[in-house]
Amino acid sequence: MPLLDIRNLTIEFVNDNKPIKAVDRVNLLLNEGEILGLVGESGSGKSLVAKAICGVTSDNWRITADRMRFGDIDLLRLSPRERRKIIGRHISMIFQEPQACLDPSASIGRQLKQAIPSETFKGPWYKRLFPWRKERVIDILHRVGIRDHRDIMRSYPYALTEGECQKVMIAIALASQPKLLIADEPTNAMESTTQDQIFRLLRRLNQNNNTTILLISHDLRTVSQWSNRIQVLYCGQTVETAASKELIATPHHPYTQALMRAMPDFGQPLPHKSRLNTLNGSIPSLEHLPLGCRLGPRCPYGQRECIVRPPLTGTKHHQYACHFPLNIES
Ligand SMILES: Nc1ncnc2c1ncn2[C@@H]1O[C@H](COP(=O)(O)OP(=O)(O)OP(=O)(O)O)[C@@H](O)[C@H]1O
Repeated sequence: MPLLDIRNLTIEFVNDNKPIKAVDRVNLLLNEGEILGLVGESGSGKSLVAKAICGVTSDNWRITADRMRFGDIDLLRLSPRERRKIIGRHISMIFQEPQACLDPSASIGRQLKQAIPSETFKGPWYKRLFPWRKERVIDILHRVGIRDHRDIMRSYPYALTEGECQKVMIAIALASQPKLLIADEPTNAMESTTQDQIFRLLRRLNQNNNTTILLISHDLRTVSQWSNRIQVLYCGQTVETAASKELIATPHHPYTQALMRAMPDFGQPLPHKSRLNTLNGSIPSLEHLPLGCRLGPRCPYGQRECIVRPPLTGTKHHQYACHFPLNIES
């Protein structure tokens, strides 16, 4: 059964009565216990989707969807207050720049204790008289790979490395024992060894605790190593979705192919002053989106038919939105 099932999610910003559509009819299906990678270049709407799921929105946002189910709960039928309660209890999010998300004036131990909701206490009532929160903090810190819990709990955020800060953020996210963890570019601007540690930690949490993870990133190759399935967004629309291995082996959408080619293979020597493989032009602004296929003006395979929006087609396991898909045997 899907843990999160969203159909036709649309996000608009309304300024001076003029709506600007940033996310356009995106479907998102997350099965329990899987890692789904949400990939796309900067400005494609990944963070907006995550914020809409968590309900972190502003007054000028208009969010509509045909379906928004979390497990067997229909989120569209709930009042904003009830929805916030469900989301706060079962969904946690971690962001890029972990150091900026931690309170600089409180010790890590204090911040972690505050993040543990009292309803997660299990056991006989008299155990509440003991420092159960401290025990939980130590347990969570060990689970995220921090062995020296005493030192970390006493520290303030400025004294920690980036990797340690992100591990603490993951520990805070886990404190409420969420069913779904949304990781929005969790390793952005980190060293590659630290990136590896964080991804390994996320996978361990997924395998050991069955935590479902929505992994947001612009790096298709890295995400493909750590996720079961990938959904590629471009300009607020889904362009392709498939199992990670299949998507990398046989991408059907030119944008997915371009994302893969944009990552230089440093295993092979690059000729001096050779051009990197990139698409022409840049991602259009939300006010000037092209008609039909939004990749059209940048697409190396674009043709006249592309002025009509391609529907999402394919099989249940591999869908793409392109009139002229690649790697398809005719
Ligand atoms: N509050 C807002 N008001 C107006 N436009 C916004 C707002 N938040 C985001 N946008 C616009 O919506 C588009 C998608 O933004 P979003 O942050 O989801 O991109 P992203 O794919 O997550 O990119 P990044 O990796 O850079 O965060 C961008 O063009 C952005 O400028």
